[in-house]
Amino acid sequence: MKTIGVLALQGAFIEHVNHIEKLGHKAVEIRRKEQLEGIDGIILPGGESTAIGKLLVDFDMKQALKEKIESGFPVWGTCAGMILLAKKLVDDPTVHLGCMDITVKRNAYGSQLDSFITVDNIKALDDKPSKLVFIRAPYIEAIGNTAKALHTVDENIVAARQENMMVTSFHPELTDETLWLEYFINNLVIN
Ligand SMILES: NC(=O)CC[C@H](N)C(=O)O
Repeated sequence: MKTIGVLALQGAFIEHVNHIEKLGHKAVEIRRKEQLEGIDGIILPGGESTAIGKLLVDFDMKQALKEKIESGFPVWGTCAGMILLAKKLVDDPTVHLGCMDITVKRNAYGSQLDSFITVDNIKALDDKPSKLVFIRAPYIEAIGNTAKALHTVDENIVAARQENMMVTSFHPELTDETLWLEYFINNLVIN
């Protein structure tokens, strides 16, 4: 059994907690930097990246979390979590944690396609079908040499991995599937 932290400052953290427990692991809601010591990996949830980024500073967690991730700590960022991890945002000088070699476009699907769901077979998940839920989602516009795409939708990268870090534009925690969480635990947390 692993202990997985979920950053719980804002956004869709409770859904991740429920999925972690459904798989028989222990989930911890993380609100203080001291809590980072007792966990095997962390999920940065969807929500509003500007708000979460500000709260990371206000709660004095930003530097500790950044250093931990840069020293190899397993992390999965969903949606806003992807924005937090990116080294660069499109047309935006903001950098939050800035750990992952990706350039991310926020609200990339514009207003008409603000939110949509698609079902795709995912190579990284042994070609299993997965329901991908996009909510005012970002995508990866450019990816560095050290990161690799795990999935694309209409040629846009919506999931990627770089060593101890993975990101998804969509929200698996809002479905009843745990495939992406299993991928995170089996490939990044247990290695
Ligand atoms: N569902 C989400 O996490 C949306 C992310 C949000 N649009 C942002 O820029 O922070």
